[in-house]
Amino acid sequence: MNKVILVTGANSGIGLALCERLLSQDMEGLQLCLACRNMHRAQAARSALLSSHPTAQVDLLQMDISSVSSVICAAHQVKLRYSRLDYLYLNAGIMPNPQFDVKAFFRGLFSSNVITMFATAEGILTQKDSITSDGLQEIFATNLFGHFLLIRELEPVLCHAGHTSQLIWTSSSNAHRSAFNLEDIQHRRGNQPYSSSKYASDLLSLALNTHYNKEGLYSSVTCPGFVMTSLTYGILPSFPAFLWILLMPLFWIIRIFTNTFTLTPHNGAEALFWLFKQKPESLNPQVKYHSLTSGLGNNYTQPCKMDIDFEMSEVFYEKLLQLESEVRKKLKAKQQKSSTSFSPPAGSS
Ligand SMILES: NC(=O)C1=CN([C@@H]2O[C@H](COP(=O)(O)OP(=O)(O)OC[C@H]3O[C@@H](n4cnc5c(N)ncnc54)[C@H](OP(=O)(O)O)[C@@H]3O)[C@@H](O)[C@H]2O)C=CC1
Ligand SMILES: CC(C)CCC[C@@H](C)[C@H]1CC[C@H]2C3=C(CC[C@]12C)[C@@]1(C)CCC(=O)C[C@@H]1CC3
Repeated sequence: MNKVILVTGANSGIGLALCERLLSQDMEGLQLCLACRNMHRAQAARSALLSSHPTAQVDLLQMDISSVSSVICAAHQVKLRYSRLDYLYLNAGIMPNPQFDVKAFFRGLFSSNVITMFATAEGILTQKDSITSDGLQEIFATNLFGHFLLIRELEPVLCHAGHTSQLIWTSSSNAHRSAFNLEDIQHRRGNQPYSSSKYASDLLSLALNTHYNKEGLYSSVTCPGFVMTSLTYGILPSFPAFLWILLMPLFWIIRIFTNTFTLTPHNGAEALFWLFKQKPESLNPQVKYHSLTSGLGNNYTQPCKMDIDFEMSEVFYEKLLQLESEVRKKLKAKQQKSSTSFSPPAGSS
C-alpha cells in the first residue's frame, strides 16, 4: 500500500524541501498531496518535484488554511480521494508585518544572552496581526486553528483500527510560554502573535496525543531552526534577498556557536524528515524535535523537553473545541443566509 502524505504550505520553503527529501528517499511507495492556497504556485512546486522525480505521484489540493470554509471543503476532497492518511504535516505558517527591534538586537549582541537571542529571537521580534473574514486573528487562524479544524475534519482518514498515523507540526524556537495566555488564546491583545501561535501548537500537540493515541493517531512537534525563506526575508523588508545571501558567511560563523542556524530549507526539514522514519509509538509527546546543523554542515535531529504541562494543554484543548463549535455555527448561519437570498422568488418556475 502506498503511504499517503499531506503537507500544508508545500509550495515553498521548508514544506517544499520536505517533499523533495521524501521523494528522494522513497519515490515508489509514496503518494504526496501538496495542500496550497495558490494553485499557480502549487503547480510550479509540482513541476519542480516531477522534474527531479518524473514517476512520483504528486497531487494538488487547494486550501486556504486561514479560512474555515476552505479547510472544510478541502478536507471533504481529501476524504473522497484517499481512504487513509498516513502522515499529515501541519507546516503552513505566516509571520506578517514583523517588527525587528534593532536597539534590542544590539543590546542583545553585547549581553550574555546573545546565543539565546540568535536561537530564539526572544525580545527582538513582534508582529502586527489582522482579522480574517471568519472574525479570527489571522496568525492564530493560519498557524494553529485552521490546522486544528483540518485534523478534526480528517479524523475518519487519520484514525483507523490497527494502523497508526502521524501529525507533524512545524513549530518554532520562538514559541514562548510568556507570549501565550489561556485567557486570550488568539493573542488579540499582545504584540507577539507568532510566538503565541507556535506555543499553542506545542500545547495542542500534547493534548492531541492525550485524546487520540488510543485511536492510533500520534502528534509530534518540530523546530526547523533559522531558515532563509520568504518568511524570514520579510523580517527585514528593506533588506533585499541578495543582501541576505551576502550575509551567509556571517551566518556560517554564527552557526559554529549555535547549531540552530540551519539556513537552508533542506537542512530545516531535517527533523520533519527524521520523524517520517520513526515509529510514532516510540516518540515522546513532551519534546520538540529540533533540526540542527553543525559548524561543519552536518544535519541532525535533537529532542528537547518543551515548557508545557498537561493541565494547561487540556484547558487549551477545551477552548479550541468550544471555538470550533462557534465557528461551525457561524458558518452554517452564513450558508443558510446565502442560500435563502439566492432562492428563486415564490411562484417562479
Ligand atoms: N523560516 C524559518 O526560519 C522558520 C520557519 N518556521 C515555520 O516553518 C513553516 C514554513 O515556513 P517557511 O518555509 O519558513 O516559509 P514560507 O513562507 O516559504 O512557507 C510558508 C508556506 O505556508 C503557506 N501558507 C501561508 N499562509 C497560508 C494559508 N493561509 N493557506 C495555505 N497555505 C499558506 C505559504 O503559501 P504561499 O506561498 O501561498 O504564501 C507557504 O507555502 C511555518 O509554519 C513557519 O512558521 C519555524 C521556525 C523557523
Ligand atoms: C546581521 C543581522 C542583519 C542579523 C539579523 C539576524 C536576525 C534577523 C535573525 C537572528 C535570529 C533569527 C530567528 C528568526 C528570524 C531571523 C532572526 C531574528 C526566527 C524568528 C524566524 C521564525 C522562527 O520561527 C524562529 C526564528 C528564530 C531565529
